[in-house]
Amino acid sequence: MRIVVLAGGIGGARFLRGLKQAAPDAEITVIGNTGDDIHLFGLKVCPDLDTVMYTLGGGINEEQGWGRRDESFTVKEELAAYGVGPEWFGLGDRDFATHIVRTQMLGAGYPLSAVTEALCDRWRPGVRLLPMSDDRVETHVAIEVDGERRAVHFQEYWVKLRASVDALAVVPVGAETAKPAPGVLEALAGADLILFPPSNPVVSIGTILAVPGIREAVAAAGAPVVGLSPIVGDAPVRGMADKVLAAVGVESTAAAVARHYGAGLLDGWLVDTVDADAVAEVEAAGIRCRAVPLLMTDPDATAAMAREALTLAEEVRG
Ligand SMILES: O=c1nc2n(C[C@H](O)[C@H](O)[C@H](O)CO)c3cc(O)ccc3cc-2c(=O)[nH]1
Repeated sequence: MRIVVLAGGIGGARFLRGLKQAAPDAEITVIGNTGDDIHLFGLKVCPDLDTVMYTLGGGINEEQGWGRRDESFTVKEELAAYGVGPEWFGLGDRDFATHIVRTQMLGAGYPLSAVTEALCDRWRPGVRLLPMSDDRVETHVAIEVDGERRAVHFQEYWVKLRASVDALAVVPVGAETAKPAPGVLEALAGADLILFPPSNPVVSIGTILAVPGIREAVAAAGAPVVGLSPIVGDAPVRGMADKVLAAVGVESTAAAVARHYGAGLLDGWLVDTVDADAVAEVEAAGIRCRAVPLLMTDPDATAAMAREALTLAEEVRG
């Protein structure tokens, strides 16, 4: 079975671990968000691609959900000693090697998709990991500080500011001229199932869908499209998705996110059991809906969620 998953960072990566357990024989292609990418110290950092690669490859810092386990920060400390920032983005010594290899290969002319394939040769994540695009897309967030509006890089908003101020707008800069990476449209056209994991609907899945051609390919796919709500009990399970949902005028509920994606994209939507009262609203929007446990408390719970998504997909396939 060919499954395509549009994934962001931590939530998407954790879900993929459960999906691999639930469907060990499936051929999984991950279309990874690159809007979180940031250039630091002359290096290109791809947080969402690395989180998927490290999580499925066994190198992730499990508590954080990002970065490497058994990490040290000597290079970061030395950079700070030179007064070279930013200090708010925690790049570890092992992680630096990934960004050095990536930047070296990009400098040699390899596209990001080829670089990602090369990095995955080491990590063997057990899925095909494609960036959404080989072109540069960087999400910026419009904020207002001391009466003055300005745009900050998503990572500055997310990590330095901890989303402590309202996001007035979220803009995936460059998306409008970006092209889907090689293999992305083909994977969507050939999929037996397309999944939206509990990733951030705005800055992760929304950014992937903002690349011209991808939303259309998902909508046109003959395969069922099934999503899992990242919002449980009117709050994000993790992260600060509510802050960016507000920026696009979507309330932080499981039903509102389903309606945000729309029946044109989604065929099925899983909400958590605490949101069972949302099922009727989602079904009224033309999207098949089921209430099941959605907390990824451990790999078995996540595998159970993935199995529920596979079951709903078969119901939808009809
Ligand atoms: O909250 C943080 N998130 C950090 N993240 C997470 C990152 O902001 C998020 O993974 C995504 O961009 C949102 O999904 C990192 C991810 C990397 O790949 C590399 C370094 C970092 C560093 C931080 C950090 O210092 N603090």
